[in-house]
Amino acid sequence: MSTASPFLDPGPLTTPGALALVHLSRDNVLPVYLSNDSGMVDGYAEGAVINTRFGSFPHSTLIGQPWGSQIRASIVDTGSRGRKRKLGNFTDVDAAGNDTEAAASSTSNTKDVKTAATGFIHILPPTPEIWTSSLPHRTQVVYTPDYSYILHRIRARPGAQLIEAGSGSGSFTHAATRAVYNGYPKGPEDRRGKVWSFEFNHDRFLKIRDEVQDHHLNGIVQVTNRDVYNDGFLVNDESPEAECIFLDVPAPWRALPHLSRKKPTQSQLASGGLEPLKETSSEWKSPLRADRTVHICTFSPCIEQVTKTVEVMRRLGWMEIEMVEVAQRRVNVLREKVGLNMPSERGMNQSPRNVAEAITRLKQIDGRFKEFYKDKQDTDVNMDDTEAEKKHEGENKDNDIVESNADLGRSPTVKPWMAGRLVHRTEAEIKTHTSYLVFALLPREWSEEQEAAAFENWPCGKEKKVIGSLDKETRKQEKREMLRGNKEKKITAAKGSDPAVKKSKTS
Ligand SMILES: C[S@@+](CC[C@H](N)C(=O)[O-])C[C@H]1O[C@@H](n2cnc3c(N)ncnc32)[C@H](O)[C@@H]1O
Repeated sequence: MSTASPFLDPGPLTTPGALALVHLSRDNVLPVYLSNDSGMVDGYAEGAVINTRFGSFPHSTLIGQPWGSQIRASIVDTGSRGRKRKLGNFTDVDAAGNDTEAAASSTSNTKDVKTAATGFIHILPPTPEIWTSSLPHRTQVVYTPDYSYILHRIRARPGAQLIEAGSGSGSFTHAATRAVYNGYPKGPEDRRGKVWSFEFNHDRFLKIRDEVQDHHLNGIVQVTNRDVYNDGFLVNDESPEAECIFLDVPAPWRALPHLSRKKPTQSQLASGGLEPLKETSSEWKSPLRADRTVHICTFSPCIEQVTKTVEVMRRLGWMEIEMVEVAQRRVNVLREKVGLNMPSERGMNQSPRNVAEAITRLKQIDGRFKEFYKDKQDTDVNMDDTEAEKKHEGENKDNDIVESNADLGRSPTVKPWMAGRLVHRTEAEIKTHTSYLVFALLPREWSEEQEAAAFENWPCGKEKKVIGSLDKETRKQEKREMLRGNKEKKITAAKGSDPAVKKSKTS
């Protein structure tokens, strides 16, 4: 793999062919593959163009920019394009059959486009978080607050093998890929962190497979078209040896029998109301890693599904089963500015802050009114009308700047973004429930031999009595040594070799 995925390493600048996320507003992000086609594209002489409510943006103005840059709109002739469309004549073809307009535009430098005053956008590198809010929805998706918590709880980390069912729109897939990534595998034997994703719906499978290809995630994500309820999680008879599992399918409990250490017995399945497993020609294999604890999360929109999942989990030996609901709230932090001279923007309150401000303002207006007529009488005798108007306009502007600063309650040196009271507000409409998350773990596999070896090392029931950190025998030994030491000291003192003893004797 020559190019790293833009989701893992976007590089410092936007490049031709790169996936970029065009940020129009907080909830409006547009995924775009940057094209440096120099000829006419879709009727535009400027090449590929993005049209937004903030203006037109030729791709040429978006390429070679540091990620996160603010890009201003350009003047693009959208009118003539419209006319050509109506005439059903996109390209002008000369007698020799050449595309004359395309040829003309390809000789012109597309970077020469002029800036328009219509607005700007920001060009952002792809991340799983922004991808989630911009991706083409094919299903309900798992959102960032949920998947960040899920990935943390199932211990998804660099090098881990993670099973995901179903892939859906690929929202969770992208986040999981970043979590397990520890490099691209250099060969079939090079085992790196990987997402083993399973999707039942064939169209969605094809879309997510193409997305993995386009986003250079081959080797880190393996998508399989599979009904996991019936066919389990082995891929070409190979076990993913997974230690992290995420199930986002309508009946997660139907997939659980395949996620065991040993083939579940008929009675285990029957007691959970499950059908017998499909018979296969090959031997049953576990898709789980034998020498690690496996962490699982299932994602269910209703409590009935949760109950059923928990019941089957218990029967199949899953432990520490817990249900969590992520109730996310977005908190907006802003500076609330109150004052008469506030512009009419969000977070501005155009009313007097107090009675004193209202009276001061009225006095100022009254004073200015009187001054204006006094000045007019004194000076306007020697001026024509236009000169007098200009003079007063200038004076009023100066006064307004001083007043505006005074009204903001700041010195003229206070930065505008620092003025006002810092407040936080939760959004009026809060979408709290997405799904219930069930977490559980399956302890590592433990054989009879391992049990015997452990018993040999730490014999259970034959241990010596331990007080504090020392066993009885050691404590006795220590006491014997202390008594022997004391005895020796006394003997030496009696022989008179200890000066301290001598002194006490004489005194
Ligand atoms: C809610 S969507 C998953 C959304 C995905 N987690 C995301 O973040 O974009 C559920 C998906 O599970 C798939 N599915 C349903 N039953 C399945 C099964 N038995 N095996 C595999 N996939 C299944 C559906 O086709 C659907 O695409």
